[in-house]
Amino acid sequence: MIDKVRNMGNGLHVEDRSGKGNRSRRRGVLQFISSAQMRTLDEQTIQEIGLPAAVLIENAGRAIAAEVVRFCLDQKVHKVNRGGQGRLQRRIWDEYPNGVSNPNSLELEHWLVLVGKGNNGADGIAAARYLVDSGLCVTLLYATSEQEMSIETLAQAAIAQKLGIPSKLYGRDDLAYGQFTGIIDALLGTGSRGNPRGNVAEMIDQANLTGLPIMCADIPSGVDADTGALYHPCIQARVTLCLGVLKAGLTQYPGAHAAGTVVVRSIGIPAKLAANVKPAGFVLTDEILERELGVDPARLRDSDGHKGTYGHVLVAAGSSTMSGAGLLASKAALRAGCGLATWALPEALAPHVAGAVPELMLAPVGGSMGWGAAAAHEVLRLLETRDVLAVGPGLGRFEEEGAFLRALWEGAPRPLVVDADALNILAAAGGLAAWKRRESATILTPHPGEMARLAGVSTAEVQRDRLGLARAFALEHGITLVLKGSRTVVAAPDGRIFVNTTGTPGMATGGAGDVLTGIIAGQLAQGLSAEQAAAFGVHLHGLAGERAAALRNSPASLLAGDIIEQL
Ligand SMILES: NC(=O)C1=CN([C@@H]2O[C@H](COP(=O)(O)OP(=O)(O)OC[C@H]3O[C@@H](n4cnc5c(N)ncnc54)[C@H](OP(=O)(O)O)[C@@H]3O)[C@@H](O)[C@H]2O)[C@H](O)CC1
Ligand SMILES: [K+]
Repeated sequence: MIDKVRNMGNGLHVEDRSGKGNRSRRRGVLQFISSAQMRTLDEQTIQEIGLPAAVLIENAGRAIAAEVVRFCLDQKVHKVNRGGQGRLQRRIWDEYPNGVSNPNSLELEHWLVLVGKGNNGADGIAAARYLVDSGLCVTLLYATSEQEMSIETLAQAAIAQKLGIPSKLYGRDDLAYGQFTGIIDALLGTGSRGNPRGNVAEMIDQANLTGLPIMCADIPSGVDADTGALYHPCIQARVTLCLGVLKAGLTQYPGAHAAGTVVVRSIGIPAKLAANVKPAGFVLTDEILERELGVDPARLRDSDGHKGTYGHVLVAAGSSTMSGAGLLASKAALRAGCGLATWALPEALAPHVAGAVPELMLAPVGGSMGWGAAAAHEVLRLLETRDVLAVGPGLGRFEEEGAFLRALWEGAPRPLVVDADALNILAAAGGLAAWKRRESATILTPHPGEMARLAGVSTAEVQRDRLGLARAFALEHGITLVLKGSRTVVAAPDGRIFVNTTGTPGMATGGAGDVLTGIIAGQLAQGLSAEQAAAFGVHLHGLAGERAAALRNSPASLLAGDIIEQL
């Protein structure tokens, strides 16, 4: 069963605890929902099914405590390879110089639970009980007095009091943070609104200042559960134990960064109920590619196929100062599996790149004028015998650029991938609202800056709600959108959203976007639909980037061309 999404570097990593998983693949069915959907699910479970809130809270508390114990054990011991014989031996960390006879002992752990007034706080108190029973020392720190607590939180506080679990009220009782080894953040959950206020804000600030490992109940207090945007202040966690279903905001930065490792655990919400909820989106895994998108991640080929079976990509790209962009996109299309690729390029450029990729056909266009309205008509003629058009990488800006792109947009009766300079031309020419809706599949692949220009907002606004903006844009304009950046979002025109989990920070390098354009076009040529090609394309692009980075001494030295070689 897949139950863990690990945040390593810039990647959202799905971890397979069955032990059968292949590390280079992402497996499992991972869907995410909004905080409103989660609240509805909680309410339905409680009111319609009759499973009491206290049961869900009990399950949540037990799950949080189990993760704290796992975390403590992972911290206390590490595995060393003894004598090169491949045997793993547990060794106690140096912080226990006098020796603790049982390396699994938790008696030196003292965790502080920050308790908010809502049901998130109730989860934290329930977790405290299980931790005490596991042998840890626990102190509860309440943000509010009992009068302000929710019914469930009040009930949990009463139980904890009867069990003699030490507690303090923030602001009234003294507290020395130095005595603690870790903190559970149970201040705010899905009921959180806006910047944390009052005691809650002070407790978040102080918790961060301690430098202690923080484990969050459900979401980090201060993260917007729907967008991943940060309020101020916001908990910076080591682990977030997400309850029931993954929350959308934990899939996107900066929320994902604040959350640390994200673990999703069941709290007893019946699967039958959960299945009725339309997910806000999916994390791209092999299973999601297969089940939701109908893509075969193994990329199997017909035994009687020939180059014509796998389609012909036409790339319109490049200029005298950016000749590599067209080469990268075209070569990536070939490596992505299309049968043939032709690069339409300015005539003056052709002699300089001839033979650079022997498998590639060159089609010089535009005569001495280079790109322009006349070149567009030549590209359209070439497209008559090709299956897909990718336009944009390295085009530069030029006279008649609007007329050039509009001719392709309106005249290309084939799937179209629009990237890079073509996106800026599109934005400068009034954006999609001013252009006819195309009948054939259309994929736009903007990075956040290009997206900002297309949507007429600032880059910061794009990044504040990548999921929401991508979905709204794709729905409104009837196109498939690939909003690039760490955790690339693929939004289909039917409102479905997919978040990519593959990739490495090393891929932040010139030309990586051109490679992605080629890969997506290559998938389209093989008959995939726009959303299939976009989702599978970003997934493959990231996997290839990870493999390429692993072959180098540092991910920082990754080149876009290396990604192509690992497809
Ligand atoms: N719903 C259930 O029965 C279950 C929920 N689970 C857990 O509970 C939370 C959601 O619980 P909820 O009580 O809805 O919300 P919170 O715990 O997040 O608390 C919200 C209260 O906090 C106040 N608030 C809201 N925003 C802020 C802020 N920015 N600063 C300070 N305080 C804030 C607000 O009160 P106000 O009076 O100030 O409006 C809210 O009342 C969920 O995440 C789970 O952890 C269980 O797991 C299962 C059952
Ligand atoms: K929390």
